Amino acid sequence: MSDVLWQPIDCYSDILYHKAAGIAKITINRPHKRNAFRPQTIAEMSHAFEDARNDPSIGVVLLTGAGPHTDGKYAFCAGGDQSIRGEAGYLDAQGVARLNVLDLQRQIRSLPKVVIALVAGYAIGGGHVLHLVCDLTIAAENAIFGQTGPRVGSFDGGFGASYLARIVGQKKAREIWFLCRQYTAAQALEMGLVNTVVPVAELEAEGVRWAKEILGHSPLAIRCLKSAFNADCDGQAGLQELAGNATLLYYLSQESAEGKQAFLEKRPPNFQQFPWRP
Ligand SMILES: CC(C)(COP(=O)(O)OP(=O)(O)OC[C@H]1O[C@@H](n2cnc3c(N)ncnc32)[C@H](O)[C@@H]1OP(=O)(O)O)[C@@H](O)C(=O)NCCC(=O)NCCSC(=O)c1cc(O)c2ccccc2c1O
Repeated sequence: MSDVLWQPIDCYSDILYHKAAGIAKITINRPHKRNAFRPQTIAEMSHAFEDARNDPSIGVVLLTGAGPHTDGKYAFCAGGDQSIRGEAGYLDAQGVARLNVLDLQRQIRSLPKVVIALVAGYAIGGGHVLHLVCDLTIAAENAIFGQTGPRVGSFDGGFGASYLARIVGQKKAREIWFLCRQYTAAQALEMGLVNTVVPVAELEAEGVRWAKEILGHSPLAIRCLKSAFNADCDGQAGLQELAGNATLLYYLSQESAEGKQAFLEKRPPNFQQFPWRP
């Protein structure tokens, strides 16, 4: 447990959402299903991430799973809820088949704030991809990682495959997907899949420590770094994100403001006052 005083935010059915001291915490709350997600779970997570994005006091989001369950087992997330899998995806309350976790993956990657996965127990299937797309992963000693797709009739060929290969290398990524084995926290650390491993009782406190350290640094620098890391993998969408941050910084300058002001005052802009820097 950590020493921060979490304030509950909103009322959700499948997640818990808290904030404290510049940190938001999103907890998948379906421990009876090893925190497997349904479309409703993803919609609620997306809503909470959007709130965290829009809250200027929040700089870091912790993503975790509720637990342990009554059988004593922990889970970060066991992927898509197979009991409501229909012909073309996971069925929502209206019976519409969805793969909306793909939208959530992009939302986490393009969030201009740091997302840290806190993994205790299983991070499996689509749950494994969720921790993968977070900026950092802190694992508990009992964490178990793996993909199951080819065993249960699914696969994630997007970030789940290509970004995994960027992180652990092509050979290891192919092993993970083709063999569907499970890996311990120590093995995950060895292959660079997680940043650190701590005792399960220390997981949240360690996440808060990392978050506080990040919060002591420059928000704009972290924002630009995140989009620069993304740009390396995300093609034109990644470049758009990175360039968007350049535009944001430019808008903050007097030079940019002069252009806007001149237009509003119906006069020619005076850009001569600004240097052509070396
Ligand atoms: C995670 C496990 C290895 C845990 O094993 P353990 O023995 O500890 O626990 P149980 O198996 O007994 O589970 C306890 C309880 O939870 C239920 N449960 C667990 N996982 C799920 C699940 N994913 N869906 C539904 N229910 C689940 C289980 O049935 C038990 O309930 P009881 O009522 O019987 O008590 C092990 O549980 C396991 O292997 N789980 C399945 C993991 C899995 O295959 N996940 C799905 C992979 S596919 C996926 O996630 C996916 C989702 C997407 O939305 C995609 C979108 C686009 C592309 C790809 C996608 C994708 O691949």
